[in-house]
Amino acid sequence: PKTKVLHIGGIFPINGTEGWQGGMACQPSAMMALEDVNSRSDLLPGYKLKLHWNDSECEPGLGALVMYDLLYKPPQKLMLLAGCSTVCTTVAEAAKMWNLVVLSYGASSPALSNRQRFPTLFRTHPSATVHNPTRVKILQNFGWSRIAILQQAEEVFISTVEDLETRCRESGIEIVTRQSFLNDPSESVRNLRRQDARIIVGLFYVVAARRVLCEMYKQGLYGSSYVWFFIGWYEDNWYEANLAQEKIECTREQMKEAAEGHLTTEALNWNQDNQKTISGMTVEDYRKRLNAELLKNSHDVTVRFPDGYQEAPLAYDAVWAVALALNRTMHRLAERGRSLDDFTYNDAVSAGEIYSAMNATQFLGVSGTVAFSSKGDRIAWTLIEQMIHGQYNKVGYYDTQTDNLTWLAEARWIGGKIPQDRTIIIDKL
Ligand SMILES: CC1(C)CO[C@@H](CC(=O)O)CN1
Repeated sequence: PKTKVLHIGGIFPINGTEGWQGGMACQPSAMMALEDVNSRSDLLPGYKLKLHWNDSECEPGLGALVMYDLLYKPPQKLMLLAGCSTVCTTVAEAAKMWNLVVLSYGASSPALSNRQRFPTLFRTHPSATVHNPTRVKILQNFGWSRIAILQQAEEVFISTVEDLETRCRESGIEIVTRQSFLNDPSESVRNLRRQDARIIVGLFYVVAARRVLCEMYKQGLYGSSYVWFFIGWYEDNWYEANLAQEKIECTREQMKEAAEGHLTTEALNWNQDNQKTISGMTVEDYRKRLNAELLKNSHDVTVRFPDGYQEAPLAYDAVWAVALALNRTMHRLAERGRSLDDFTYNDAVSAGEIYSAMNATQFLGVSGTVAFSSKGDRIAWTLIEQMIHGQYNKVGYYDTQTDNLTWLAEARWIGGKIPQDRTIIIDKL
C-alpha cells in the first residue's frame, strides 16, 4: 500500500488578466495525471505523489512568492512544476539554489534553453524555436532562398528570429529585410513592399496578427505573388474575430481574402496516432476525460476552450515525467543505501540522481513521445497547415530529429503556380 508521501510543488497561471492563463486547463490535467500515477502499483511502490500548488496569474512576482511559500513551508518538495515563460524564468533561475529540478508544461521562450542560467530546467512545452527547422525545410522544399521577416517586438519573437536567422544563414537562405513593430505594423509592411518581399515569415501574437492581415490587405501585400508564414497556435477563426473591439478597419471578407493561402507551423501538443500511451489511455480517451473534468470546473469546451486547452497534454505528461523520474531515482538511491525520504534542499547527491533520471526521460505520452534535449528542451513534431477558403488544411508533419517531412496534402497556390521569391527580370530578347 502507498502509505508514504512524496511532495512536489506546482505553479499554475489561472486568474490573471495578462499573458497566458493556461493553468485553467493545465491544473485539472495535472491532477488527472496525479490520480493515474498514484493508482499504479508498479510506480513509486509504497509512495503517493502529492502536488501542492498555487496560482501565479502568469506574473513573475507572484510566481516567485508562490515558489518561496512552497519551498519554505513544510513538507519538503522534491521538484517544481511551472507554467508561463516569465514565471519559469524567475523560478528556474532560483530553483538551482535548492537543487530542485523545474519541469515546465507551458514555457515557450527560447531564452530558457540555457544550461548556464537554468541548469535544472526541463520543459514538456517546446521552445518557440521548434518552428524554425520546419520553416527552413518548407522554404527549401519550394526553392525559396530570399525571404523577409516581420515580427512584433516581444522577447519571445526576438530570440526566435535570431535562431531563424542563424538557420537561414546555414542553409544559404537570404533574409532581404527584417522588420519589427511594437503595435502598429503599417510602416513595417510598407518597408516589406519597398524591398519587394514575396516570402514573408510573420512572428506576432494574435491581436497583432489581425492588424498585420488588414495592413496586408490595404497595401496589397497578399495574393498569388506572396506567401506568408504565420504561427499556427491562434484560434481557428482568428482572422475574423474581435474586428470591431480591436478597431480593425477591414471587413471579414477582406481579412479572409488577405489570409488566403498562408502557411502556419506549430508544435504538436496532442499525440497524432491513436496508440495506447504510457497511462493506458489513447489520446482520444484522454480528450474525453479532460473535457469531462473541465465541465466540472464549469468550462464547457463545446462553447469555448479555456486557456491552456491546447497545452493540457503537456501538463498531464509533465506529472508522468516527474513520477517516472522519481521512480527511477528511488531505485538508484536504494542501490546507494539512500532514500528519497532523506532528500533535503542541500542534498546534491539525490538532486544529481533526480536530474539524470529526468534527463533520461523517454515515454509515449498523450502529447506524443516525451524526451528532452541536452538543454532540457522538449523534442517535438511540428504540424504544417495552409489556410484555404478560411479553413486550415493539414499539409504535413515535420520531425526535426530525423529531418523527415511527411506531406499529407499538396499545398495549393492561387493560379496553380508556386509563387516566386523575387521578381524575375525577363531580359528583352
Ligand atoms: C503556444 C503557447 C501559447 C505559447 O506561449 C506559452 C506561454 C509562455 O511561453 O509563457 C503557452 N503556449
